[in-house]
Amino acid sequence: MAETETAPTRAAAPRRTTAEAMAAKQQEISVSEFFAKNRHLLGFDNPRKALLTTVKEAVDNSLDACEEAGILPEIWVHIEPTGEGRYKVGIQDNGPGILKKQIPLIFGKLLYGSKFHRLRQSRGQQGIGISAAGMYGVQTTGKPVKIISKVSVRKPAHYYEIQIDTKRNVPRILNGKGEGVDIPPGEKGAKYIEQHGIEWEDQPHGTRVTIELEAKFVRGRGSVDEYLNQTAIANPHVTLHYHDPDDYLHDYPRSAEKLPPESKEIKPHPYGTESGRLAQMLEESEPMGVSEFLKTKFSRVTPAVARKICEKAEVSSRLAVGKVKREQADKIFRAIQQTKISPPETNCICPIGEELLLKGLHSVVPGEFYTAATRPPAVYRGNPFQVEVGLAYGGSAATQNVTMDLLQDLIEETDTRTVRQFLIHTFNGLGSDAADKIVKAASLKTRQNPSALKPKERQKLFDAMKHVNVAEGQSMEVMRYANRVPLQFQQAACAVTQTILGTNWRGYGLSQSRGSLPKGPVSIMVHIASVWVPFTSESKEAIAAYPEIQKEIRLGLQAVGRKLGMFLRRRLRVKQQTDRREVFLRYLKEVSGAVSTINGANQSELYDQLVKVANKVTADADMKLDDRGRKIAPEEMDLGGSVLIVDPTTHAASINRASSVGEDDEDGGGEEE
Ligand SMILES: Nc1ncnc2c1ncn2[C@@H]1O[C@H](COP(=O)(O)OP(=O)(O)OP(=O)(O)O)[C@@H](O)[C@H]1O
Repeated sequence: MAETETAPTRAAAPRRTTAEAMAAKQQEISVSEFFAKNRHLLGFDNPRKALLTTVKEAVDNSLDACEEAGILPEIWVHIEPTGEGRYKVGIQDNGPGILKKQIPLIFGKLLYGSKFHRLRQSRGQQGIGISAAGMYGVQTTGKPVKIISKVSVRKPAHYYEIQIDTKRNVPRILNGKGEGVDIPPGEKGAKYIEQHGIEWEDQPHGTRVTIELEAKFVRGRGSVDEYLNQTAIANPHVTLHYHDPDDYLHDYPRSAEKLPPESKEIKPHPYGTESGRLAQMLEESEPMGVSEFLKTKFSRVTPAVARKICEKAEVSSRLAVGKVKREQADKIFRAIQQTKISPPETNCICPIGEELLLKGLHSVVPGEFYTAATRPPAVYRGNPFQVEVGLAYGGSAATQNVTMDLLQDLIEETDTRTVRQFLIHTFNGLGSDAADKIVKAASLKTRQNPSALKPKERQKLFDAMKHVNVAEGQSMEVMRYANRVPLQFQQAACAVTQTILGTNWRGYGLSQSRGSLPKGPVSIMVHIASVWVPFTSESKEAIAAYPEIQKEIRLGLQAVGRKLGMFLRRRLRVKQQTDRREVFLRYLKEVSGAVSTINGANQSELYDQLVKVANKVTADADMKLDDRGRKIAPEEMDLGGSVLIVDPTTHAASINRASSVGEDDEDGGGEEE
């Protein structure tokens, strides 16, 4: 029955296409075309993120180039509106500059860079970033990418206007008859730069890239402001000048005069190599014997290790690499897994360090207790990496510290649509529950627009912010970093967030419901430094959950968690004993009176003695901690190193806002320390 039904249908089905017709449509896809269509993979999902990604790619490149050249980085970021939904972004550094012939390739060809083929801790690794930003700019505005770069004060600067040819993934140079322009050094060049309206901060060497793109400028979470702020925390050796679209100037002067130690390039470790990759390396290698190949192309392969691998794989150690057959390559691969090889060198990783972590956190995050832990280096898939965790706890909430004037300014500046959004985006660490509470206490409508608030309503909002205890509903604020670069998106997909969620914070004195972030006025910063950071996608927003990495994150979180727990327990004990003492003292007058009536003892002497006893049994109420968390006499109780305890009332609040340098200078604000 079934046969009679299906057979005629199959026969009758008309051929839709033929192999020949399909072949006519099959063609190579250029990498630029692919990413132009899939630009979300590179972080250009929407105009708001496109702006951030562009700034980020250029600033990360500048930092990498300066550090590699041993130059203390100074970076200028200028974002300027040029029309409805359009911005011009200019980023300049004082780095080593780029050679003339390299400029078009770097900015006009996807997958071209110096970092992909090496294992070395750096921010960039793929060779897509800046050319993709340029491509997005050209696609959305038609304006070419402009680059000016100078390698020395005596040599000419090179100026290029470039478009990427997406069909062929090659640069198209638009100025100087397709050759770019050389700008002579000295006066003559300065004049040329001025006459042609080329933007350039006068520096002996460096690079400036200008991209015009369709974008949206916002403040708060996931913004350029947040990225630069967090970059300043993790890179205290950098000076940043930020000229924002509202013409505010923000300066982040460097707080450390020393560059981080130079990160070393290492060779791949045999354990991190896959079988196919090994076969390819053998094929591409210059002529040599297998043993020599293993010793020179990999790290940690000593002559004895190479001999063992060859013996296990049953290949002669002198067999020429060109003659190794695929089965032999597989055998060598398996032999590697069975041979004991010491783990890769780990001194190629440069962590931020506990001291600078504490300094960075303290200068930006309000709180009363800070602690940091730098874990020893570890290895995943043959790649060395190192995890660092910083934690800030407590302090009065930013919402309670604002003045009415500041609140008025913040309301004027914001582009959020509701009061609730305004509160969440402006005040770091304020969760949605707390924002709801404030809106409710101020008797405002949930969807009320902040800029439409009448003076009376602003006053009500201000009063509510002062009085609502926001710490209750507040969730932990998580800051993630990879090779000193803040990661602002895809929080849920990241190994860092997953490990934080999987940690039992109740054991450290915080409340936490299953599967969610702990509650309380607490911020966590997790930094992963590696020669190759395993991101979950090309847009480099989340770290893949390798078990080795998760384990290190967990141990780091536990180290800071334990110290937080000790601090909170100690603080709780002080409070309990203070309450207990108050109760004792309240009744001692009556007790001493009653006793003296019974046995005729001197009441005041008795009272003094009872007070002494009460104070003794509640001695912990007098416990004072110094700024390292050590208990000051009578008895030492050490919280260990890497702890900072400050008086929260003197700490500036952390508010996301723009403030011009001029304004800060006037009222003596600006830098805290
Ligand atoms: N400001 C700069 N100064 C000097 N060299 C630079 C600068 N910007 C980029 N480069 C060079 O251009 C290369 C390509 O940069 P690009 O942003 O495309 O990729 P990347 O930084 O290598 O990797 P990723 O795609 O992960 O960001 C870099 O590897 C670097 O060698």
